Amino acid sequence: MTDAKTLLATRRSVPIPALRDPAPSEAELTEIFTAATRVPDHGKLAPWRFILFRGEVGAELGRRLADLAERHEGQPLGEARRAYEEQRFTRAPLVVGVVSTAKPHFKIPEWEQVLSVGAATMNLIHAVHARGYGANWITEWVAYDEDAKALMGIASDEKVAGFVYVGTPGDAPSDRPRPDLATVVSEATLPQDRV
Ligand SMILES: Cc1cc2nc3c(=O)[nH]c(=O)nc-3n(C[C@H](O)[C@H](O)[C@H](O)COP(=O)(O)O)c2cc1C
Repeated sequence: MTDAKTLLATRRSVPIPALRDPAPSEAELTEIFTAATRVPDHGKLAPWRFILFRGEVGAELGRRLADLAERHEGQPLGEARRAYEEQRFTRAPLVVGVVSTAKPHFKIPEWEQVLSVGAATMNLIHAVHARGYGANWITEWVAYDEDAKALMGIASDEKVAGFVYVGTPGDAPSDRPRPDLATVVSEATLPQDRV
C-alpha cells in the first residue's frame, strides 16, 4: 500500500489503453468502496452511488450505446468509432460509473451534495492507486445523453459524475504540468475601506 504522502504527491491518471488486467479483487473493491463512501457529506444523505460496468454486461451495453450513437447521428458509425463505442466498458478491466443523486433538500444545499460526489470520486481514485492499480476519470457523451443514461440504468434526475476506468498500469505515466501555487493560493485580504 502506498503511504498517503507519496500517494498525494505522485498520483496521476493512467491512460486508459495502459490499464490492463487484473482489476482489484472483490475484497479490494469492498475496501475501495468503503474508502469512496467515507467522505464529507453534509446531512449524511449519501448523495451518490456507484455502478460497476464489466464483463458481458459491459460488452452488451457498449454495443447498445454504439447503436444509440448511430441512431442519434443518423448514419452508420465508421469502423473505428463503432469499435470505440462498443468497447466503452471493456477497454479497461473495470469501469465504475459514479452517479450524483443530489436533489433539492429543505436544509442541505444541492451544491453541497454535488461537491460530495466529487469527493467520493476522488477517494475512489486514491483508494485504487493506493493499492498499486491505476485509474482514469472521464465522462464523454454518454454522461450527458438522456437515452444513454437510461440504457445504463441512470435516472433522468441523476447526474453522471464520471466513469472511473480501473486496472493495472503498464508503464508509469509521465507527469503533466501542475498549477503554480502562487496563482491559486492567497492570503485573505480585508475589504478596501470605502469613503
Ligand atoms: C469531471 C471530469 C470529467 C472528465 N472527463 C474527461 C473526458 O471525458 N475525457 C478526458 O480525456 N479527460 C477527462 N477528464 C480529465 C481526466 O481525468 C484527466 O486525465 C486528468 O484530469 C489528468 O489529471 P491527473 O493526472 O491529475 O489525474 C475529466 C476530469 C474530470 C474531473
